[in-house]
Amino acid sequence: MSYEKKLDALPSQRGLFHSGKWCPSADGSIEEVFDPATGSSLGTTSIAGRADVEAAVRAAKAGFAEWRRTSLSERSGILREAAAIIRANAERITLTDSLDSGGPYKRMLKDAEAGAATFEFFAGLATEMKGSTIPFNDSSLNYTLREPLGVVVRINAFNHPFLFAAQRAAAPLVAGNTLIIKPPVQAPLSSLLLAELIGDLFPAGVFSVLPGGLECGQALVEHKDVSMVGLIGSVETGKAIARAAAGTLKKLSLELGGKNALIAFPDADPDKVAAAAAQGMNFTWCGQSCGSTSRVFLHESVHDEVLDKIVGAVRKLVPGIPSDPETDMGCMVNAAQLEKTQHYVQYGKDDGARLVVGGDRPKGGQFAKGYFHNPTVFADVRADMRIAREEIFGPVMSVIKWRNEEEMFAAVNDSDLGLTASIWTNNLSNAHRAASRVEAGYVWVNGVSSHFLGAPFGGYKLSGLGREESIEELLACTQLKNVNVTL
Ligand SMILES: NC(=O)c1ccc[n+]([C@@H]2O[C@H](COP(=O)([O-])OP(=O)(O)OC[C@H]3O[C@@H](n4cnc5c(N)ncnc54)[C@H](O)[C@@H]3O)[C@@H](O)[C@H]2O)c1
Repeated sequence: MSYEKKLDALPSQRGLFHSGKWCPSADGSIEEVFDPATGSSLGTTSIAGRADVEAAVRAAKAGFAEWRRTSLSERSGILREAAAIIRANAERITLTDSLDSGGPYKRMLKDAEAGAATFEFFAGLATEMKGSTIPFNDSSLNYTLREPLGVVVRINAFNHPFLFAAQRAAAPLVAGNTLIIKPPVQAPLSSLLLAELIGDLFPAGVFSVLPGGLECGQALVEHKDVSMVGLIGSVETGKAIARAAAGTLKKLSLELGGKNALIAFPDADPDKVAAAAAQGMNFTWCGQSCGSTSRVFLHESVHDEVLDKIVGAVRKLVPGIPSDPETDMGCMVNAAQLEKTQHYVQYGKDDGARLVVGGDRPKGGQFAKGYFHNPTVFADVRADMRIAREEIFGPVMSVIKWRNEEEMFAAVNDSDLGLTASIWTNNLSNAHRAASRVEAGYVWVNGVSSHFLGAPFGGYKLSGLGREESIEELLACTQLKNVNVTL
């Protein structure tokens, strides 16, 4: 397919979607959007400011009165309809994300599927928003009800733009809340496409998408009529939002950064560990994934063999144009992410780590205008080096050799972050001991990367607050009311 033909996939609506219709921003602000692989313009979007936030929240508050009284089966039915529409448009959605975010088409097709599956999952789970009865005495009936919160805002990161927009929309909506999505500034187009595809299914004000930057995000977080904010973003943004939300004591859900460990025990299969390390680093989207296992702790008895195999696997990964259906590894979302990666490669060298593969940008005409970086692996990394401590959000893996289990766990847990961990062993007691010792919210034993719909996803420590993708996410979108009836 020609590049011009691919552009047909992009959303035709580029305004703000709120109050049940497409609107320009109140002050006429627009911003140009670029393909990070080619530098080509993908057109413009409106940028929401405070006045637009005000109008969107007013409409969402008005829409809440109707939506909360819409029957659960009707709300679930609309979510199922949305899922079918997403599935039917999966190729268009994926092409849009691959042009806008730099994630490769082939590997991002599953984001559209996961978005649709989540709509269906929460549509089915809706009747689990149950209350309970509390025994007291014969002359009273005491029970609890779960009620929606009101206006919920979701602020999203750039690495899986469509996935986050769709996945995190389902629970608040089925629970009876109205929803405003703020897409990432770097890649807003697939969220607009979502509004184009499913916006009309909902009564006015129930589902809104406001592309915008800091002003829009801050105005949403500070607004007194917004009851809950869910963020997928960095720790610094999470802290800023928590501070700003304190003024109105909003409920928060924060899915933040990770500096996650993969741990290989001496008995682990070297081939499987190497393949998992390459996969878990998420080189596909240039390491731009919160769950990436960017610290690989290899026991000294398997270290050299696994490292060789990791290098072999990584050498096969060649960056390519993200919207090309054959590409396995895309490019970074913008110049800032590329520069950040380059700085960390330099820190790794300066701190004495051994660069074993990558560390540079791919050569060739097709890479000249894009933010491409080769997959990179450092060995002989010490746990105190910057590349082992800080989230790079780039394609840089740190391999650390260990021999003493206590020291290894101390190093794994010596981090302010605690999102995921991946443990490789065939010994049952190693597996359970390690799963219990790691300070992380989402642990794989002999696995990596996968998410399991229904399993609570979220982090320990500064990696976040709350759990998503599960009943916990649904219940977090409700508030509990106790009713005591004197008989
Ligand atoms: N835990 C998870 O599930 C998860 C998933 C993906 C990404 N992330 C994290 O996201 C980060 C990368 O994404 P990013 O660079 O887009 O993050 P970011 O924190 O810079 O931005 C995230 C979103 O917050 C908005 N924002 C920024 N400052 C704000 C403020 N003060 N008030 C309101 N909104 C504000 C941005 O416009 C954007 O939409 C990484 O740290 C990554 O680990 C976490």
